[in-house]
Amino acid sequence: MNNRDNMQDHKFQRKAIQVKEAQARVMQYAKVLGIEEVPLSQSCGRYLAEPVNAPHPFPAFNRSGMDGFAIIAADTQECNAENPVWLEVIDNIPCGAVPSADLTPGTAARIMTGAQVPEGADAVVMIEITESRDRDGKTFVLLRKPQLAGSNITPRGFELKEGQLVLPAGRLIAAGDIAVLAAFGIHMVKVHRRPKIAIFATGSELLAVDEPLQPGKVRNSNSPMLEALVREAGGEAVMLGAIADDLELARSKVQMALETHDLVITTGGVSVGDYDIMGDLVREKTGEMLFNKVTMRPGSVTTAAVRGGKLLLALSGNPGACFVGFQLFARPVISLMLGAAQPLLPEWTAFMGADYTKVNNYTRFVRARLEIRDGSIYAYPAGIDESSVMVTIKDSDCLIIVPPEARGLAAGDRVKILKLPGEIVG
Ligand SMILES: Nc1nc2c(c(=O)[nH]1)N[C@H]1C(S)=C(S)[C@@H](COP(=O)(O)OP(=O)(O)OC[C@H]3O[C@@H](n4cnc5c(N)ncnc54)[C@H](O)[C@@H]3O)O[C@H]1N2
Ligand code: MOO
Repeated sequence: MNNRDNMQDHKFQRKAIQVKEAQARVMQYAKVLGIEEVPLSQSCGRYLAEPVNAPHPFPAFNRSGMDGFAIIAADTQECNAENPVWLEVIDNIPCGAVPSADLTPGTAARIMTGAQVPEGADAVVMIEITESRDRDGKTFVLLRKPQLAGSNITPRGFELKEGQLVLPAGRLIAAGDIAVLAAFGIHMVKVHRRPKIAIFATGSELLAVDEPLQPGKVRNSNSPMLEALVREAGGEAVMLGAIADDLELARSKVQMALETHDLVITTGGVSVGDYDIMGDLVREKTGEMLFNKVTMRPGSVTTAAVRGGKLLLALSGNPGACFVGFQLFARPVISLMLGAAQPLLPEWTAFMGADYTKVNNYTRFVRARLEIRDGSIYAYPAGIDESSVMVTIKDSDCLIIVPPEARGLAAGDRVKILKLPGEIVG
């Protein structure tokens, strides 16, 4: 058997591994990237690199929840509609001011919502249930109902005690987290660097998006899709275009891309065809092939290799398989590089919205639309979900996991789904 036959032989005898195993193999090489500081306004959507502990109690002072009067509740215990209690108003505390005096029995302070409650006060009464009187050059507030201690005061440290953990490392920063960071004066936020991800497509049939259609050719739709997916996952996409089915060219392109990027994602050329160069490339002994067949559909030919410690993910050229391959393998790798605590797509339970009759020896990841009815989630499989189909990717909120042993699913059956990022398409 000559060398070429030997290579061909290997090409056809691929050892398929389970999705979980394939994920574990790639994730092992996904090391969290270094830390950088970004301005608070640019930290949304990044992953926190260090935990945030409250540097001070929040709120930092006993805070009035109403416009009204700070009082001592015990002063009001004997009052009623006929016998109001008269409290002398000794201070006026707008928001942002510091009280000028402590309250002593028989006194009150006019106070605004959000202002610091004076020492000695243990309740705030809202202005609407009070009456004011001036007598002997002094101002009094009259109350006709006993007040409960603690009412309308948010005590210092009510939300957070000093030193308490508020945001763990690995948290995806969203609007609420920004509020916490801002409230604690953290204007520069420590996050993990975004991975730089090189993307290129292989295929002599590929046209650039701006090229006119030509016989036998297709426009390269996978590269822009991958660019969007990388960005959605939090990575920095570096577009390296498309190359023809030329092994030499692919080899040098991969080499160059791996040197200057954190991850390389390719699409196309991973099957067993005469021009499936990526498949041939990863079988060369210049690196370690992690797998070149996975027991899944679409995307059974998804291939991964490591060179110089860096990952090459060679996704299928079939658009549906490229999409699913990205979600199952590239996404968790990017998430881990970003420092995410939960790298995998969330797994939910849903009811089948319609029958799904296709069976397979491999686990299927069926594109589906989600609908929420009466508080339950229903998954509607896409009408056409073949690996080669592009058009239903856009209608997918999730991937229904159809295990190989499921011999067809009926509407109403409970299934596991992988929720895709983003809003429910509806
Ligand atoms: N004899 C066999 N043939 C095939 C097998 C097999 O096991 N034995 N596997 C099939 C499966 S499953 C898949 S999936 C595909 C995978 O093929 P490749 O990943 O090598 O992809 P290509 O052959 O390069 O292209 C497939 C298809 O997708 C179109 N394509 C490719 N790149 C792009 C792009 N960037 N944008 C849009 N469309 C793209 C391409 O034109 C082809 O139509 O192989 C089966 N065959
Ligand atoms: O690998 Mo193919 O995507 O299984 O259909």
